[in-house]
Amino acid sequence: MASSALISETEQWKNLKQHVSEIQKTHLRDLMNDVDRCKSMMVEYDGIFLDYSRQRVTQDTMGKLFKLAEAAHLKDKIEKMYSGQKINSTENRSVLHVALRAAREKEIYCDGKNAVPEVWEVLDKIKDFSEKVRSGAWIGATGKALKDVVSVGIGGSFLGPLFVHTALQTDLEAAEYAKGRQLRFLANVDPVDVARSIKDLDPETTLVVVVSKTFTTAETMLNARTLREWISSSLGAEAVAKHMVAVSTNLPLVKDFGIDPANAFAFWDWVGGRYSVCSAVGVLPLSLQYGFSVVEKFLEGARSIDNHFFLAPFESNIPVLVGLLSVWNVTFLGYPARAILPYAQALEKFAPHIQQLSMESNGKGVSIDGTPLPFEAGEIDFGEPGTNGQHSFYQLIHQGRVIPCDFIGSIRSQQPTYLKGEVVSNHDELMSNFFAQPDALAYGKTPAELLQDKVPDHLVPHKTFTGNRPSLSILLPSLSAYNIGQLLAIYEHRIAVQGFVWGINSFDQWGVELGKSLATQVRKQLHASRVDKKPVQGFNFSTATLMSRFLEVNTSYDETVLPKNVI
Ligand SMILES: O=P(O)(O)OC[C@H]1O[C@](O)(CO)[C@@H](O)[C@@H]1O
Repeated sequence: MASSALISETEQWKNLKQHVSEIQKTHLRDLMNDVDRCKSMMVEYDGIFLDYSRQRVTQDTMGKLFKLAEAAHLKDKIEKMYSGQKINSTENRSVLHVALRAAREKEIYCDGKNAVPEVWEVLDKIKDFSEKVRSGAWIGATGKALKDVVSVGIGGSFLGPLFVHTALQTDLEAAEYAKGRQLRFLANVDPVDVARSIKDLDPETTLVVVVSKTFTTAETMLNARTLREWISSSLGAEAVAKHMVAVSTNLPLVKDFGIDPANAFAFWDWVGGRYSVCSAVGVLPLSLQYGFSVVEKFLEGARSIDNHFFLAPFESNIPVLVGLLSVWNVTFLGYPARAILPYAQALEKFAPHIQQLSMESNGKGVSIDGTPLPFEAGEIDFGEPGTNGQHSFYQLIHQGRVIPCDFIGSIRSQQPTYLKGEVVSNHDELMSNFFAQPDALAYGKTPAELLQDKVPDHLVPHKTFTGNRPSLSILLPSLSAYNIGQLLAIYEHRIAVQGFVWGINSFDQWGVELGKSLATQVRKQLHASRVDKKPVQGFNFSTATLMSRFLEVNTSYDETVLPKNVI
């Protein structure tokens, strides 16, 4: 195993470790009284406003975190990423999702070749194809226009596009372009997900987009074969050419599957699955639903943050700031989780996307050169839109475990609503909570305040809020396609910053492999038992018992069976 200079061995790291005891003596209630401190913790860029004054940090802490970033060679690592160096060293790959949203004239080199023209070649092809489908120039096998799309993919080939689709659905401009069309996703290999994804759809008017970087993912390929059967059993095998297209880096396998390579939309091995929403993975299904012009604005929003992340000094660099704060919270203050709390129903799929982005990227136990980490990296991400979360898990956040929170809100609502005579508009009501919750967490409520409020003695401990619970607030101007792109890029870069500082590889995901290979053995056994009546063997007692019980109910493999309620 390689030996390396771990970041935890640097003076800058040790200084922060020592500094923790200083911070333990402070309370946010007091820190928030220092207006100069608060002012210094507010940053604005291109309409995005970040307030991190409710983090458990002083200006001294921030200075020490910037020094840690220097010790971790953060600037250098960002530059290496942007210049196409193979920073994903365990897979020998560049990490160039920034090239996916680069301006047409930009030059970003990978293996000595400018990647941007290829990116735009695919974007132009998507624009052309999506316009043909949307206008009815591309028709299905029976001559009907294709108004519905099912995007089949999992993980990074699903969660990002689902987040953006959900966010755009209620944006008035995007919704106008989507009239009369449906976009659905099929991810889980559970046949119930197949049934849901095609319920009430007609194969004659449906286009299936198979999205898989590798084109080998077991779940996606079985789902793709299932929808191919759904189409061909109804319209004939030749219909597949008109009703199925693909997004992949593996064009030979696309062809083997039976999809015309002319109807395949490429991307490249320098795009990580969870960083792929700005490639054809997201751009194709989203353009089919909303039109390319809307999706282009999403890409422009992401590009704006890419430029900011590359150019802005760390002190005013939003992804760097939020990334360093997460490192501080996880590794130095020992808070293992992060709650993502958008006060926006349109962002209901944001937390699930960030869950994969963050936990698959930074859920690592060794440094980039294989040395076991003597500290905790990565964090547990979860979240729900406010105010729903308030009536669910916020109790624990207020009085139980300390969980740093990201509050995300927007100045304008996608759906302005006001009932004459009400105290506030519906969006103002929502945002009242966005502004109140961070203070409730930071300030809490003391026993003295409770006694003053005449709370009976025996209830005082139950009604006490210790406060001093960190959060940050991100206020967006609105939830347009552009702002959604900005938000995505802030989090993508934040997660990279965390990984760069921890000294890990945020761009591989070996941890998902073991379960996949064990499933292969189980799959073989299930087939052997069902078809050849072979006994279960080669598994431990527990797994063998569970599988034998499962196999007691006979499933016939003689005929093709599709989900019943949709045939
Ligand atoms: O796009 P593919 O190759 O089907 O992979 C899907 C997903 O599977 C993973 O490899 C593991 O879950 C993800 O990183 C990836 O996004």
